[in-house]
Amino acid sequence: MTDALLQVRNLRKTYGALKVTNDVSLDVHEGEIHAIIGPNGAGKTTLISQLSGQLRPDSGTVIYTGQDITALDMAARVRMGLARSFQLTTLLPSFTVLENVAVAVQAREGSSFRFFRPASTERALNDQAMECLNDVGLSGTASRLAGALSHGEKRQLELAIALATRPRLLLLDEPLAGTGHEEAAQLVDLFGRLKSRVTMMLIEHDMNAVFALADRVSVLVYGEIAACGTPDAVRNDAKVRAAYLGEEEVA
Ligand SMILES: Nc1ncnc2c1ncn2[C@@H]1O[C@H](COP(=O)(O)OP(=O)(O)OP(=O)(O)O)[C@@H](O)[C@H]1O
Repeated sequence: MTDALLQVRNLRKTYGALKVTNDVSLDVHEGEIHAIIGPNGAGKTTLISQLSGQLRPDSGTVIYTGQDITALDMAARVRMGLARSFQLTTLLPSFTVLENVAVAVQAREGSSFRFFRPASTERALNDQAMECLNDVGLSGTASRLAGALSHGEKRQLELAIALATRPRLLLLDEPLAGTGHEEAAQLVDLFGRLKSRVTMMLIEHDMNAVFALADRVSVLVYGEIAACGTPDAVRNDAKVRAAYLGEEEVA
């Protein structure tokens, strides 16, 4: 078997006496959707932050495409195709939907945002931004202000912004949070479609979505991986039932 796209080895992070990440090792294989589930406070967000480069682990290694990236910051990881989809706060509400994505395309290309650009550059940026909007089903809203989008559309826009960095591995922290039933179903559909192009690791509390989407699931309990396997294996794992899911939820 070839090496995993992401290999996390013996990652540890403590806050005082609290072991938030306690000797975590896991693999994310190219092409899979790998879900991280666990009770509130289990350390899921802290783990993702260490993978994205926002937070330094106390010890352990993160290997991505065979390279040790543990010491690299977030910008360097994004350049390597390891990106995290940010939450609503990073959207520019008074910019159009297209401009929000164009800023991300421009950042990827290494120049900072400017209001005045040559028309050809502007066109190229907008074309690429439009492609990302197409990918998430938002091309019809390109000229609307980002602040005027519905909650579900904002989550789609976040995803388009993340796609603008051309990720190979996308880290998603509760991408369905705050969405209604219909919006959640649309996003699940969208992740399913994007799967052939980008590997995804996602934290998600919506168990229906997790079991519908994930190829593999890692269960984090008190900072430790309690189980890792296919959704069915995890669903039937006695430790997981006891520690987290509850008999009735997984029945
Ligand atoms: N900067 C910090 N300083 C101290 N404690 C922290 C810090 N960040 C997180 N924690 C603690 O670490 C634990 C894990 O937090 P984290 O947000 O990673 O959990 P989570 O599994 O993502 O939770 P949730 O599902 O509620 O979002 C919590 O007890 C939290 O209070």
